[in-house]
Amino acid sequence: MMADRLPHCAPDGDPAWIAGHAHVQRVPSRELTLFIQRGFLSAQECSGLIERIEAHRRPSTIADANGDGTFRTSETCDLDPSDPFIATIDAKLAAFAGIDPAYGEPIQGQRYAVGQEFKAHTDYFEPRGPDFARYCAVAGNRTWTLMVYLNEPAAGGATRFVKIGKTVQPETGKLLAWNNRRAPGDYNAASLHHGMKVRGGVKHVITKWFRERPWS
Ligand SMILES: O=C(O)CCC(=O)C(=O)O
Ligand SMILES: [Fe+2]
Repeated sequence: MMADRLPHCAPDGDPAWIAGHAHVQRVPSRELTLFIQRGFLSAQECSGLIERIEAHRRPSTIADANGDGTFRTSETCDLDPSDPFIATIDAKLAAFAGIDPAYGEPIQGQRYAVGQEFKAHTDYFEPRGPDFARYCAVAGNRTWTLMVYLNEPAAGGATRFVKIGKTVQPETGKLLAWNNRRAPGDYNAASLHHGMKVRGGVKHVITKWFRERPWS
């Protein structure tokens, strides 16, 4: 059934398209459009991504410095879009969302060791924030977020959507997809989420953000 659907390729994500994928779950919430797909990536795909993140990580950064030096303590990796393995994963993410790949930022990897976290934040840039022009002049703000857990840390590392009271546990290959907007220009504060502290082991995820206009 799924394989017979015509590919969807639009500037914005379409919840109806995503809801039509096999085995996708929609989190019940009136405030936030949030989907979960278990087993989106295979264990083999996840380990290929972890290998690359381990090899090329750097300290993570945030936009709109807030004076809290422990706000985002993880490491980040820019995954090379010209690597054919990465390109395949990238195409799979865009196809899931039904968004034209041109609107996507390059995939990033995130790595959290014990004690590291990304405190509650939104993925869209604050339109009145000091860094807005720098981050959003060309491609506009972030629309959809797709995130995939690449492994299961021994303890901790859940993602908590604090406004809707939903906590998602890391699980190898599990995808989360949510809409950061309620409508064009209307950024959704209910998308606030916290990458909680890892308490045992290491946590790896990839993040894929789509923009309002083509990225490149
Ligand atoms: O690691 C997580 O659970 C959340 C990651 C995240 O929110 C981000 O990278 O923007
Ligand atoms: Fe985030």
